Amino acid sequence: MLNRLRVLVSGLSHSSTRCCSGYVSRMRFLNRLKEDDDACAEALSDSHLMLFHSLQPLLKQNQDRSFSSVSLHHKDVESLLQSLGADLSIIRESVLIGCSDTGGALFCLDLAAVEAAAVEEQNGAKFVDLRKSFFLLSDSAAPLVAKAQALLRWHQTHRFCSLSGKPTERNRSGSHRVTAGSKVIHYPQMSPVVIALVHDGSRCLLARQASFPPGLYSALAGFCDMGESVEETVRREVAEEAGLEVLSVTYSGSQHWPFPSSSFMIGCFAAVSPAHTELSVDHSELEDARWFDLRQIQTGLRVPAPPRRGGGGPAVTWFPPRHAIGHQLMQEWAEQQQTRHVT
Ligand SMILES: NC(=O)C1=CN([C@@H]2O[C@H](COP(=O)(O)OP(=O)(O)OC[C@H]3O[C@@H](n4cnc5c(N)ncnc54)[C@H](O)[C@@H]3O)[C@@H](O)[C@H]2O)C=CC1
Ligand SMILES: [Mg+2]
Repeated sequence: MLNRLRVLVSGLSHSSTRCCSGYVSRMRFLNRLKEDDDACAEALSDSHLMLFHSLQPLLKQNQDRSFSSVSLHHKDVESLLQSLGADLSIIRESVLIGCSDTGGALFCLDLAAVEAAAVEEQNGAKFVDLRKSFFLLSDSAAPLVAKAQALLRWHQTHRFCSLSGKPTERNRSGSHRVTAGSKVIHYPQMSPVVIALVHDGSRCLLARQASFPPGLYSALAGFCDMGESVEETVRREVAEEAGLEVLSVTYSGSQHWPFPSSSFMIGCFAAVSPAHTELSVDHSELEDARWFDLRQIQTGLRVPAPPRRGGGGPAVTWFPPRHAIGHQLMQEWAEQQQTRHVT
C-alpha cells in the first residue's frame, strides 16, 4: 500500500558524505545533513540534483516509453550552468530530498533563473506541469517528485517572517528557514486533509467537484478544522457534503498530496447504516455524488487515468491515478468486498 513504510533506495558507500545501506543508517545520515550545514555542503558536491523550472519537473521519456524525472550529478549541473553563462551560485539553492539508489544524498534545484528551452534541449527532456507529471510517472517515482516540488514551493513562498516581516534565511539542506537576526525557525508545513471512502456494506460513495476533469469521481475529502480529530473531520465533512451520518471510522493510510499546495491526506473508511443512505448533496461543494457497487468500482479502476478522449460522447467514469490515495482506498475496498463474497 501507498504509505506502508516504503524504503526509498539502498546505498552501499561508507564514506562520510554518503549514506550506508540499511534504513537506520540512511535516516541518520539524512538527519545529520539537515542539522550540519558543513556536512550538507560536502554531500551536495557529490550528489545528484533533480531538476525543475518554475516548479515544473524535468521529465524524459525512456526507451520503453515510460517517463522519469531527470537528476544530474552536481558537476554536470555546473557544466550545464557554465554552458548557459549562468551564475553557479544558484546551486546553493538546492534542497535535500532523500537518498539516491547509488547511496548519495539527493537534492532538487529550480533552474528558473536560466532559459528552460536550453536546459530541455541539452538533456533531451521537457519541463512538465506537476499534475501532468503525476499521470506520466510511475507510482514509485511520483511521490519523490511531489515532495521536491512542495519543498521548492515552500521556500519560494516563505521568504519573509509572518511575525516580523523580516527576510528569512534557509539552512544548507533547506529543511527550515530562520528569521534574519533572530532565533525564530520556520519549518515546511502541510495542511491535514481527511479523505473518506463512505460505504454502506455493499456500495461506496464517490463524488465529483465541478472543477474536476469530465468523468472523474473520487472519495469525499475535506480540510481538518483547528482542534478537530480525524474522526470528527470525517463525520463533519460527510454530513456537510453528502448529508449522511457516519457510524464508524477506520484508518487506512496516508499520503502527501502536493495540490494545490501541500496537504497531508489521511485516508479512512467511513461506515454508514444501509438503512440511511439517501443523499442530500451540498451542490456548492460537489457537482455530483453517487453510490457505486463493486462491479462499477472494479470497472472504474481499470480505466486509465486520465482516459483517452472519445469523440464527443458522454464522459467515461474514471478514478484518480494509482498513486493517489483515493484510488488506493477504492482498491482496498474492492478487495475486501471480493474476499467477503468468496468466503
Ligand atoms: N489524493 C487524492 O486522492 C485526493 C485529494 N484531494 C485533495 O483534498 C483537498 C481537500 O479537498 P476539498 O474537497 O477541496 O476540501 P474541502 O471540502 O474542505 O473544501 C475546500 C474548501 O475548504 C476551505 N478550507 C478550509 N481549510 C483550508 C485549507 N487549509 N486550505 C485550503 N482551503 C481550506 C476553503 O474554503 C476551500 O474552498 C484538495 O486540495 C484536493 O486536492 C481530494 C480528493 C482526492
Ligand atoms: Mg470536500
